Amino acid sequence: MGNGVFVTGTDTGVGKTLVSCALVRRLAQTGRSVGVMKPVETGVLPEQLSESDAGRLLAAAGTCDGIEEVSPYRFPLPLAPLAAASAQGRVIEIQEILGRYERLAARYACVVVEGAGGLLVPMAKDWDLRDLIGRIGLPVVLVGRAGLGGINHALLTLEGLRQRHCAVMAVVMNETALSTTPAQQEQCASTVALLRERAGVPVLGPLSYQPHLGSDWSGAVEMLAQSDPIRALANLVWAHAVGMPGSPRRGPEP
Ligand SMILES: Nc1ncnc2c1ncn2[C@@H]1O[C@H](COP(=O)(O)OP(=O)(O)OP(=O)(O)O)[C@@H](O)[C@H]1O
Ligand SMILES: C[C@H](N)[C@H](N)CCCCCC(=O)O
Ligand SMILES: [Mg+2]
Repeated sequence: MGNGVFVTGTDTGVGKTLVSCALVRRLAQTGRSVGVMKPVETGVLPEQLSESDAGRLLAAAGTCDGIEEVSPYRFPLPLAPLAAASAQGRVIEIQEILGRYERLAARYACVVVEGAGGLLVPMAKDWDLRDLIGRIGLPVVLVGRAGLGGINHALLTLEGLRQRHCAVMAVVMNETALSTTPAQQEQCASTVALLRERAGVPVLGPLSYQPHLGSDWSGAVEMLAQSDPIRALANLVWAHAVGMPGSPRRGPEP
């Protein structure tokens, strides 16, 4: 039944969760059937589940799914998934993740799946995040950092996705740091403009820097859910979910 998007990033800390939460809020607020998934999360402390990625995604969706269901692999050490799992004597099984996704996809018209870190993050000894993207078959939303350096990182990740024929729905650029000086503002604008010329897919944003994000995550998410880039992203995602013509096709298995 379901469809959805796989949200990856040019790096860890670029705003995958922020963009995913704003997207999910927008879809939920407009009455769409949307579920969430964070297959693997590291750096998660049991006493801070509500501030974890999975906790924040569930809060944005407002669903009653259990955190175990949407996030089967959670580890305390803030490391790459393979390292964090190994430290606990565990192995991340791709089949387990695919099975969980299928159950969520049977429940919702659209499932927003957030990866971990960037595209080539090791998940187990013989596979990485890109392998999961290929197997799950969802189009990708790539989140990148708006600012100097963002062009290269985004184009490298797009190249990595194209190598495996992964469909890319859009790039969303995000201001993770305040652009206060004219030079920083020019770097941000130039990054997005040049990326638009070279990405070959829609480049949305930049999402503005949210100074109160640390103290009011949900308030920032609500505000961004109304922003033009997130409205445009939600329209693209929903058009794909309901199979409207012109939406990005699923990429073939690698
Ligand atoms: N638009 C923004 N405005 C202000 N701060 C931001 C913004 N985007 C990201 N940040 C900062 O970067 C941090 C990381 O954002 P986020 O958790 O969404 O990244 P991520 O890509 O999901 O990271 P991970 O790889 O750990 O999942 C946020 O907690 C916040 O401190
Ligand atoms: C701990 C962090 N917040 C993420 N959950 C995991 C990031 C893994 C990055 C691995 C790497 O690219 O070096
Ligand atoms: Mg995250």
